[in-house]
Amino acid sequence: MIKMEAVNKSFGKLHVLKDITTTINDGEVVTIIGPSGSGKSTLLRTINLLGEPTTGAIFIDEQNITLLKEKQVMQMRSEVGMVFQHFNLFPHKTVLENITYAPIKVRKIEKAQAVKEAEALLQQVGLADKADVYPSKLSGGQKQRVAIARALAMKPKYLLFDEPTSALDPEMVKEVLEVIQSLATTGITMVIVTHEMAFAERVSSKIIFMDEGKIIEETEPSIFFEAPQSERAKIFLEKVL
Ligand SMILES: Nc1ncnc2c1ncn2[C@@H]1O[C@H](COP(=O)(O)OP(=O)(O)OP(=O)(O)O)[C@@H](O)[C@H]1O
Repeated sequence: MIKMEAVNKSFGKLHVLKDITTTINDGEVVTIIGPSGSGKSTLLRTINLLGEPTTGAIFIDEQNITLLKEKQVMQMRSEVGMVFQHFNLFPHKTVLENITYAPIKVRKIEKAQAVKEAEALLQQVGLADKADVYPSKLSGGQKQRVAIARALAMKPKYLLFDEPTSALDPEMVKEVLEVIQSLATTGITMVIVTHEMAFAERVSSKIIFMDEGKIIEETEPSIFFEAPQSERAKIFLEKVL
């Protein structure tokens, strides 16, 4: 379970997250949506302390992670995987090496085992034939599927997605969303920042709608998309749907 309690985040004078309190239960797929600049990515990045909150507490499985020492933060991050907008693959490693690197280094498993697991993950994301290729030879959609396989290779309990399709050409969005959607049925807890509304409606157990640094609505997708409660959500949906 991920729990945020009265989380605030400022960048200098800019107050970006305002008193965020929410709980994400195990097995949930939560999508964070809202206007550009409303604080969605900032919120997501506080969950694994890539951005530290200015005030407030974040609990992962009852542990207040804002109190962790650096080494413990590393351990926590191996349980909270992240997929970034711009893939962040190692350019000088092959696809297979990108996926096996952290399991060997951090999970400390044998190379042969890491390779076996990586091959299974590549199969799962539809890239079994790309193991020995370098990232520069892949399309954006393929790169993002490798990034998802790499995150899964750490066997995280939680997986965070920061606008995973925003950097892709339109024709590659679908293949990545399909992979994420197939993960949603595996029971892994996921938090996804996205501008893909149809996907959010399809895949989420809960929608968090943000505006100006606050959570305005937090509800199941059928209610949010069909009968939003707040004026701000209504205006937002009129613009994007
Ligand atoms: N590292 C930073 N330093 C200073 N300001 C930042 C930083 N990161 C984000 N911000 C500011 O915080 C606000 C919220 O940004 P954030 O990226 O969280 O919004 P978002 O809702 O994810 O937007 P988008 O949908 O456009 O990605 C913006 O005004 C942004 O400029």
